[in-house]
Amino acid sequence: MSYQFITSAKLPTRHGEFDIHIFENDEGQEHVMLTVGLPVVDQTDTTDSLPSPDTILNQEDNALSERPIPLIRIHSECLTGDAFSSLKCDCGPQLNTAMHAIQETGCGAILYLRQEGRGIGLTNKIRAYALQDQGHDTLDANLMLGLPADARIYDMCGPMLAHIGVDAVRLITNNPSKVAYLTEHGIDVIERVPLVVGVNDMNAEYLATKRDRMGHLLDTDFNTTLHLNK
Ligand SMILES: Nc1nc2c(ncn2[C@@H]2O[C@H](COP(=O)(O)OP(=O)(O)OP(=O)(O)O)[C@@H](O)[C@H]2O)c(=O)[nH]1
Ligand SMILES: [Zn+2]
Repeated sequence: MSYQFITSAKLPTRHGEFDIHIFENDEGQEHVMLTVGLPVVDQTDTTDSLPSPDTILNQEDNALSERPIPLIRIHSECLTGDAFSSLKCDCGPQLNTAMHAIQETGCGAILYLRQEGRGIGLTNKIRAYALQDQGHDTLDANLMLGLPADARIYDMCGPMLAHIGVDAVRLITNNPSKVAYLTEHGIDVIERVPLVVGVNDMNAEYLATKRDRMGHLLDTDFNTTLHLNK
């Protein structure tokens, strides 16, 4: 699958101002990147007049030598958590906390990947929620529907990070497979920044399943490990 930068603009938010960049894959699926302090260096895929290769190289050199290692969050779409403040998961607080932390550092990005429900889509996620209402956990619910536990791909991250000249990151995640993917694809993960926020009575079991059955790096007692808590 190939990915193309489409357009960008300023996006003021309650956390501060970001630049919002839209990318599309061959099938027209959109992915979104919010950036702070990371000017675009890869302009080869815009429709505007192209800078010379020397200009691009100089921009990359300057950008890389002057800035800190960016704080990056690869966030998978969760309509229920991100937009509707669902208490069933930790996605909304994770997104808000990451946006806030990136604004505080002044150099970073959110890669907002349109892979709802760990890639199974909204309808199937709600089908899985119906099974969870009957007592099944987040993993078994997917499997009972004949769907993978996690159907996400991350091949859009390389082109999105290349667009802002990023090849080394401090990655905000509890999921070691994201670290492994980036590392295997030439992005240096200098640090994994844990993000345990938004723990509540409704999602504690869900978080425990992610820890115990899906390999997420969550401490035993979430309540005492509210890293980056806001
Ligand atoms: N299928 C399914 N997807 C869910 C469920 N709860 C949240 N999601 C989706 O899970 C994705 C987020 O993945 P998580 O497993 O919470 O976390 P992660 O992105 O792997 O890891 P972190 O970087 O630590 O947040 C989003 O796309 C959510 O829509 C659920 O019960 N079932
Ligand atoms: Zn969620």
